[in-house]
Amino acid sequence: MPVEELEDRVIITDPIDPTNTATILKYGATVISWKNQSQEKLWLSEGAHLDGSKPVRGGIPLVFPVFGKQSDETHPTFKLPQHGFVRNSTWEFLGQTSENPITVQFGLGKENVDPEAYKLWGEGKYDVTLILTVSLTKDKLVTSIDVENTGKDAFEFNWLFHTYFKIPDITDTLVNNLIDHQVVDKVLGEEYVEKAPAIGFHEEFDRVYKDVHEDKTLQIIELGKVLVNVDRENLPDAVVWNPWINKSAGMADFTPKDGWKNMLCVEPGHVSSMVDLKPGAKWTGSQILTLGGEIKIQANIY
Ligand SMILES: O=P(O)(O)OC[C@H]1O[C@H](O)[C@H](O)[C@@H](O)[C@@H]1O
Repeated sequence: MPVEELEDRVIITDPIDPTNTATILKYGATVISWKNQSQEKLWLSEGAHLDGSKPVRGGIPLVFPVFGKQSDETHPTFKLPQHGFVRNSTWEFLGQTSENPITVQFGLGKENVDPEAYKLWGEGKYDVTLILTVSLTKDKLVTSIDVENTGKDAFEFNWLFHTYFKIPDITDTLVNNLIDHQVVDKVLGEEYVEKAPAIGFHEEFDRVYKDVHEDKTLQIIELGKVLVNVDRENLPDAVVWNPWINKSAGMADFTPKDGWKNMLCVEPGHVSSMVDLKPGAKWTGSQILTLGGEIKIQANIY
């Protein structure tokens, strides 16, 4: 069956090769598994809550309308808890929209969100409709988000696909093509220009790369082999995160405790600035994940 709907999740299967599957939890419309030839490509904590009691630790949580927790509570979006309210709301399964590539959609409106949480966003005056489209082919997983302002007031928002990749060993892993981009380093509390042609990992890592041109493919490379290519449409920023030892120890839902060795978040988003959406307007952003292929080196020519 190419699309199987269970009570809490939807499983999609590539009609050409049934060893390629993706599982989307209705809670948060979180993709919790992407298997290619039966091999899992996303990292999911063993301690992740999948029962709707907490945002999922792993997979692809969705971040909207605010990234992080802002201290300036004067902005209508900044009273919200860390990463907003869509990762902890239950989305509606809208059904299948294509057979090949197998594609499904999930929707979220004000009525699906806890009213108390919604009130923290501009006193609850905004109306928004979000549609998540998930599409799977042989070596690709594409997630696209449509944000439509269905209310009378303009609003501003951040969007982020908070993607957790499963990797064999973080110390053997590089991410390339971020050279010469402005970066906010949240660990050092500094902003500078990235000078490494490929970044490596040997301690806690939490950086927001800004305005990375869409033509840049971010490749996760392990021992000279491309694991995955991360491409983006309309998502100018990229967050790269690994909590390392101490931060993982402090997260109750992060298990096993040495799980940081086998995960890396590369997160396409619109987070260093906000999208301003007028009433009736629509905005779309996509994350395109493609497995394997050649190493591609791209300098900052823009
Ligand atoms: O623990 P969470 O709310 O899921 O956030 C997990 C992480 O998300 C992003 O990657 C941020 O850059 C990190 O600073 C944050 O720790």
